Amino acid sequence: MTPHQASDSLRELAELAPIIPVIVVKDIDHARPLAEALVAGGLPALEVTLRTPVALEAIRIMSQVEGAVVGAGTVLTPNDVERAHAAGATFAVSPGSTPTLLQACEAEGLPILPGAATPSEVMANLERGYELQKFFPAEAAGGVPMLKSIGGPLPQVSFCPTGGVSVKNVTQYLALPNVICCGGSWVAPEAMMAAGDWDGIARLAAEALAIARGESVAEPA
Ligand SMILES: O=C(O)C(=O)C[C@H](O)[C@H](O)COP(=O)(O)O
Repeated sequence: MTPHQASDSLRELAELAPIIPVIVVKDIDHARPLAEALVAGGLPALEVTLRTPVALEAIRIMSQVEGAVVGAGTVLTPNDVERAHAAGATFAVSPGSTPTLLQACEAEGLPILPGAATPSEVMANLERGYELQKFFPAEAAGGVPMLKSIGGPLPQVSFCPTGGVSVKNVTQYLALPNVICCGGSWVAPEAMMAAGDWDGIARLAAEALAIARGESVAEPA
């Protein structure tokens, strides 16, 4: 898979929904109901971070949920790429990027959203052919003003900002011409998962989607 094809494939993913939930699964029993809740709330593209021992199994289970499109996050090494792909991940996301990691994704045929936080990192990814990149850590690396500035000399690169994105700032990010979607963990909070509040998570997802689309959010009855 070429970098250009990978970017095209992730652009299609971003068309499913403007927000990609970033998920940390600690209890494997949460995998299915969480994926069902997020899909029900209108957020079907799911990034499961490889940060817990059950992450690969969670990818396997969530991939079977109707409507869910599941990828792996925190993909750092060629080994991560192979294991995530074998578990059923259809895309990979990384906080940064290295030639070794990108080469592994290209060889494996797993589209990757490579991370970047500075103009030089964005240029290195672009030089290789990645026109769609993750801007991470979005808020800490300069947020909306930084992305606006990068868009001046590098308008051909689009971004999925992640890291510190929430209901408070998601509309500002999405209003930028070089942002096509945002990632964030706020739609899958650990406390609600631990409490098994799947309806609450579905509502949170629906609310996030409405805000991202610029619709007014109805007060709960
Ligand atoms: O795991 C990765 O691949 C990452 O790059 C990090 C995640 O995208 C952020 O941890 C999400 O940030 P928050 O929404 O602020 O919680």
